[in-house]
Amino acid sequence: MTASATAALPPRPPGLPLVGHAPALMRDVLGFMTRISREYGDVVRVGLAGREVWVVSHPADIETLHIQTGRLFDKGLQRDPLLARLLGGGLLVSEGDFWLRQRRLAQPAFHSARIQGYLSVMQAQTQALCQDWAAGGVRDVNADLSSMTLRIVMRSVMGLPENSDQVERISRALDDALTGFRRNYGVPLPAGLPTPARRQFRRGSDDMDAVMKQLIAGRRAAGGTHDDLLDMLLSARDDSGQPMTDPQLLDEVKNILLAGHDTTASTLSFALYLLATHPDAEQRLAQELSSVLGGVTGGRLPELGDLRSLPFLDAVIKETLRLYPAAWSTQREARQEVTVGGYVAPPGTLFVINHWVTQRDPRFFDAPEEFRPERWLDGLEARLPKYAYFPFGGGGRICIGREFARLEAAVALAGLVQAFTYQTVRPLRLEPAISLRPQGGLPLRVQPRKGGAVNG
Ligand code: HEM
Repeated sequence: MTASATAALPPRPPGLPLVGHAPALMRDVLGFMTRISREYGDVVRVGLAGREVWVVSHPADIETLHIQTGRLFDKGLQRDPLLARLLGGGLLVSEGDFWLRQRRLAQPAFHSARIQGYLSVMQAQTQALCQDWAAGGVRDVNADLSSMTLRIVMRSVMGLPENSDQVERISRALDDALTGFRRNYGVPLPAGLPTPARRQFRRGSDDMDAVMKQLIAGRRAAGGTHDDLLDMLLSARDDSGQPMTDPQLLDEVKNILLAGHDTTASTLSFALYLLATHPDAEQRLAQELSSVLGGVTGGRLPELGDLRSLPFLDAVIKETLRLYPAAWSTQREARQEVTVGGYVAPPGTLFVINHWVTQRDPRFFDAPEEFRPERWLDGLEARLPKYAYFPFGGGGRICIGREFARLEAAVALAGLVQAFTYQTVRPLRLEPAISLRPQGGLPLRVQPRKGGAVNG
């Protein structure tokens, strides 16, 4: 909380009757949120699809919202009919004791030791993508990376066999669900109206359910142990000795998949785009990789022990997550009357936390719009106010897959930069859906790097 409480309400920029700020949000949600936060302050009221939300952008208030989740705030996502359909009662959206129980059940699959075991899957999939790109040419790198990260999470966390043909189907289903969700975002029409966007969303969600149900049934029928998240969830018992029901299992599996693949794929795509447009940074990264991992033919992918010798690689990933946070916006809902940013908010107030706005705030970052990975090399993270940079959230609801994501991003980016150089084909367009991703894919010209291939 940044100031003592006042009786006044936060400022509300002028909007249209009935639809409020929905048209501005639909046109350019990132630009609109940035503009109102810079012009109107750290807490701003916005009218969104019949509901008012408070947009919060000061780190001190963001900290309150994160560390008090479960006490003063809920996530409040289960009310959204589309999210409820897509994610059910899984980890991303569940609340209270139920969430805590599920989080404890899933946590062991994300312990450091376990993550290390996933490294070989990450390396193998990176090598497979390098082979796929070996001929060079223009590739939709986001589509390819999305397929790669989906394979990684499906194989490592869900134990999907190497030869499964389900990945493409899940990928299409997810794409429909996410695109339908984005097209519906902020649309001020009655929830039950079957618009084309909602039909697309429904088609994707239904298909995803169908594939996941098959996966779970197959695993139940096969028996045996696979030592992965699906096993842990299947064998988990609650206090009264009951296993998870199939619908609960389905929800958890979908949540991990949804949270765990598009986010990392987008982060990697944004990193490649930023490197393609910043040759100095690209050169510096290539040199670091070459000196640690061997740059000429025979260069290898990083092992865990290499990562601390690759500070610029880490800085590139950090800076990418600052400028293009895959989780670009999160929300919380007040359980009771609370004070945020000096304003008293009634119970039920919905708060939007905008990573994009705060991580580009000139109060905390020099030249905030510029890609400068080197800013992270001199201990900046420790000097920043808490929650000025929070790509994985914080508090009890911090991203369960953050170590997984960091390792995956480091291994894949190292391999893809050792093996290729990249050129842009058109400017980057953004799609702020559930996660932030390149709109319409990300075409880049991919060219094998002379003497630097990693092709296993
Ligand atoms: C660059 C990649 C990623 C980013 C930027 C990211 C970001 C986030 C953020 C900000 C949250 C907190 C949301 C909130 O506070 O409301 C979150 C939660 C979560 N993430 Fe990630 N994530 C990434 C990758 C992953 C991966 C790889 C997995 C799993 C394999 C994963 C699984 C989850 C789950 C299950 C939650 C909900 C946790 C809970 O509420 O208990 N994420 N993520």
